[in-house]
Amino acid sequence: MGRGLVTFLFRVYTPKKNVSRVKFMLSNRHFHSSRQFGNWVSDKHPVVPPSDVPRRELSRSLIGLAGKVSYFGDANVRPSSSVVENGDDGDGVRDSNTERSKDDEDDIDCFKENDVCDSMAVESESETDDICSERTVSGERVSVRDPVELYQELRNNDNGVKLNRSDWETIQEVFKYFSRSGWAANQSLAIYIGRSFFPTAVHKFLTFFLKKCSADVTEHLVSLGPSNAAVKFLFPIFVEFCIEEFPDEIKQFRSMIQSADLTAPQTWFPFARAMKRKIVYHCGPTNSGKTYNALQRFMEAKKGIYCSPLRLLAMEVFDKVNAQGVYCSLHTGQEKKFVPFSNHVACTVEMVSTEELYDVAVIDEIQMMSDPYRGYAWTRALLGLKADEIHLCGDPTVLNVVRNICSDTGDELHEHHYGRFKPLVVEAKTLLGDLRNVRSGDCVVAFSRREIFEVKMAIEKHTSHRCCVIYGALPPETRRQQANLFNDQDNEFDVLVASDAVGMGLNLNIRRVVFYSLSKYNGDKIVAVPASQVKQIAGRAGRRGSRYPDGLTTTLHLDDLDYLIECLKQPFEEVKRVGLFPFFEQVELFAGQFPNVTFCQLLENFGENCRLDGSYFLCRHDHIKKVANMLEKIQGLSLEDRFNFCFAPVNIRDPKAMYHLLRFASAYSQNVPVSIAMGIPKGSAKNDAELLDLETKHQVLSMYLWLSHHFREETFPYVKKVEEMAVNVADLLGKSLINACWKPESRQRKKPKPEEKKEGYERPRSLVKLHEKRRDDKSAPADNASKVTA
Ligand SMILES: Nc1ncnc2c1ncn2[C@@H]1O[C@H](COP(=O)(O)OP(=O)(O)OP(=O)(O)O)[C@@H](O)[C@H]1O
Ligand SMILES: [Mg+2]
Repeated sequence: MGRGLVTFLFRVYTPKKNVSRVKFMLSNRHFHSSRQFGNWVSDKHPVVPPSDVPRRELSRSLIGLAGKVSYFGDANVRPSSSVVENGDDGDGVRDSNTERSKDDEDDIDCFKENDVCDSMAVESESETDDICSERTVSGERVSVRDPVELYQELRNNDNGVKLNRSDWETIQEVFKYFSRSGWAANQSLAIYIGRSFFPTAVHKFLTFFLKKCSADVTEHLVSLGPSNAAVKFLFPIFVEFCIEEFPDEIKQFRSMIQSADLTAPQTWFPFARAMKRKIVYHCGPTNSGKTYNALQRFMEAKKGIYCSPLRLLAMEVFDKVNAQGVYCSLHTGQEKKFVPFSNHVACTVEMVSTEELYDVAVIDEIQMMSDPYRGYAWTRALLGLKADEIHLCGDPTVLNVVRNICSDTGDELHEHHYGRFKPLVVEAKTLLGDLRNVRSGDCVVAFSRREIFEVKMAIEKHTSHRCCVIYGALPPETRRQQANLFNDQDNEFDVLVASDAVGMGLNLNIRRVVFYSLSKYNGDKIVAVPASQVKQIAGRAGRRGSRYPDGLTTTLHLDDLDYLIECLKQPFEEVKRVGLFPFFEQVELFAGQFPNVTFCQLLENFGENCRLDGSYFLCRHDHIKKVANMLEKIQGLSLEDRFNFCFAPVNIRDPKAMYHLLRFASAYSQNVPVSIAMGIPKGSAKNDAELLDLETKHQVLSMYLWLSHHFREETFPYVKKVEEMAVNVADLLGKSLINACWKPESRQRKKPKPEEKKEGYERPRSLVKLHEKRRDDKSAPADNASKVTA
């Protein structure tokens, strides 16, 4: 049993102070009736808006009827992932609240005046009827009755009423509406009726209902029609029906839900919870000294860890700290550099150890907690680091989430707020659409590899400037070499053309950031670059201590300037949720419920069934599923092997890289030494195809190194050789980029589209303008700046 599993079991089975009572109830829960479930839902379950509870409690205590439960909330919410919304029910909540309060008031009025009547309802229903009959029609009477009783009556009724055609159709519609209610599906999870079983359960409930229905219940339902009110009325009866009819399904689903429980993630790290940690949030915009100040504490500490969003930044800190006489090791997925006698380590955030004890930890770019893919790594670091003092550096977007997390963990939070050293100035003139207006110290930002090379070519063709390039597919060593070339004043490379890969933390001598465009492909479609990213990138201009302490920013085209200004003016948008992803042990526990499904299917099922607290989302894992799918045909890989292979750094859109990963996994599964089986060219690239080939080769070598650190080392015996090859390829890439003056190719080598044949740097028409026009037309939601599609 691994240490992680011990931690996990501790979490699941120990109802510690912060292991929410909900979880404890869930893991020990056997509902015997909707009354019990109702009590549980109303008292403990966070799906119900908390604001409703006092009122419900009030009505219950007034009537002294434990089973009278109103199932509040938005009955019309579609099933979202399995996020427990903490009362935020999304669309339509206002309508349902309005409706709810009216119902509520009706209920309470009736109960207040008929306290005696209702408390006697169980024994003497006819008396109750007499008292109420003058003021209520039969439908209303039905609506306030105890669902347990109603259900028992239905069950015992062997002569269901015959429905006329119109009523029959209405009842069908009501049940159809019920089966589509996200609210009912969500609430059903709490009695372990799973999403996939929910429609079947509703269908069986309908069959039962048609056989057994009584006149007053039918009349009431028909009067309500297909509506949220009907869903609320039916739901507790449905609960009663399910508990009686589907004990096996409930039992099975209960085990599955329990094993996919990602609620209260702070309890996954009991050792960190046992510590009294001091969290210092260095909060501010770019270039405000956040990392600098956190690093001061890091270097003063006896033992410290710095967690970086990028390998390149980890390397930068590693160099800086060692240069100042503090021995510091480096630990990234691909590289472990141990410096003798060092007590400090700079690592990438995914590699952080939650086992070691530290005096000071720094988690840089903490706002990345909300990153849809990688956010879980920051969340894990914050929740799990065993350090007396943890310094978080980032913008204010996750400040509130961090406050909530600290109140969950019991850590002490200190906030340090910073302002930019020098304000960022927008140049209103722009480059007037002409790259000949580029100046020394400019960084032109484009969002695709193709555009980057087009811009470089155009600038070098039409001006006397030479360009360095930085983009995501380049190895960190090459990016660093290009950054140094640009920072160094004694050469002709005075312009940088880069993608958003320069956006984080790097210290570059940039005078002005020029946006070539403000839209980018997000892997799915073209979208406007989100304001937060625009700010982050623009903030690269003018760094304290650099040649250009005053920062300027502008756009190539006048068209885009308004959007740039709008982005810079926008306040930081508060993030409500941060990423989470299960440990292997959690996936393994869940896998016990599905012995015969593929790993990819398993991940899918996990995503569909896992439960999360309102402050967390499950990180996107499409890329992981893609790798899982590819590896499916390989026999002999354990579940853990599959899980780990899926996290290997591979560009899933590069067939060559995917092929090599398949080959590595295949050799590993047969327990034979994994060879690299790849030659490297002798000289630098002479065209874009050769450059692309070098990029892929480096990625494959880098993947080999990553695997060698995550699997049995003896199966990857060529680490030394691969390291040398990686250095050579990075070197070749650097040399190739210096001479690069060719038209870029697509990695997939698709046929060029007609507009791609155009010469020079012409760009598509402004997507941002398009977006603004749409927004002005009020056809797009106001907050959709980052979601506009081409
Ligand atoms: N007190 C200081 N004394 C000297 N140099 C400083 C000081 N504070 C910051 N700097 C320098 O200013 C530059 C920007 O600082 P730093 O990298 O800490 O900013 P940041 O707020 O972390 O920015 P980003 O959000 O871009 O990461 C760095 O080169 C840093 O060395
Ligand atoms: Mg920083």
